[in-house]
Amino acid sequence: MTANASSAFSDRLVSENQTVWDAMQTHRFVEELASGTMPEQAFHRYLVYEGAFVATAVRIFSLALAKAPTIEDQRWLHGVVGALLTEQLAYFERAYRDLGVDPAAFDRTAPGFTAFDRGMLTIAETGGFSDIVTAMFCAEWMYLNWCRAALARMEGQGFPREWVALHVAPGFEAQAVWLKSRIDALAGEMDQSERQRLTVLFGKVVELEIAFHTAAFG
Ligand SMILES: Cc1ncc(C[n+]2csc(CCO)c2C)c(N)n1
Repeated sequence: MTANASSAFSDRLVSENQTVWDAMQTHRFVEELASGTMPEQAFHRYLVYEGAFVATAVRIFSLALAKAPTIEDQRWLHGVVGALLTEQLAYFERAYRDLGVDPAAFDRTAPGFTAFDRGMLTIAETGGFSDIVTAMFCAEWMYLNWCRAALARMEGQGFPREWVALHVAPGFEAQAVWLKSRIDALAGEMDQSERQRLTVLFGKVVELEIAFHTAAFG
């Protein structure tokens, strides 16, 4: 990366979608989680939607693996898919048990959840490798940023703080950074119309994220 980080394509994806990006960073979900005022039912519903999305993320990253241009990409993505299928899915099983959450008790047909879940999968099914990297860079970079800010405000212990801390841990950060550097490298080979198309896609993903986090409140 050059000394002027703002010239990176990944940074421009954010800055060209700044209004909607900021709306997500200051979403009611983020505010209530950071301030400890979120109703328990909303947090539990969110965890059920999140667990469902991890299963979808297995398919998304598997499609990225299938469409990746290099073996090195595939080796990295194989690790991502492996971690999702083992640690990540197990994490939700444990969380539901410890918190007494019955996933079957929550409606997984809520439009905000399905729009995000189906929308992200459709991008992976119909788009190319760059589309998937852009969409998942958006999802993960967005989490790294709001979780960093929220963690600084959260006191004491408890599951919500643990959840937020998980998303700033080195493993998650490394994954967000990999997606960031990968989209920057890919952008070097793109023409202006392709960059513009992905900038619009990035904005659409932020909108889907906003709908997902709004859906947690029922
Ligand atoms: C709604 C929603 N949006 C983005 C993320 C962030 N994210 C998406 S995939 C992934 C890594 C999985 O290994 C992370 C951190 C999320 N969790 N939930």
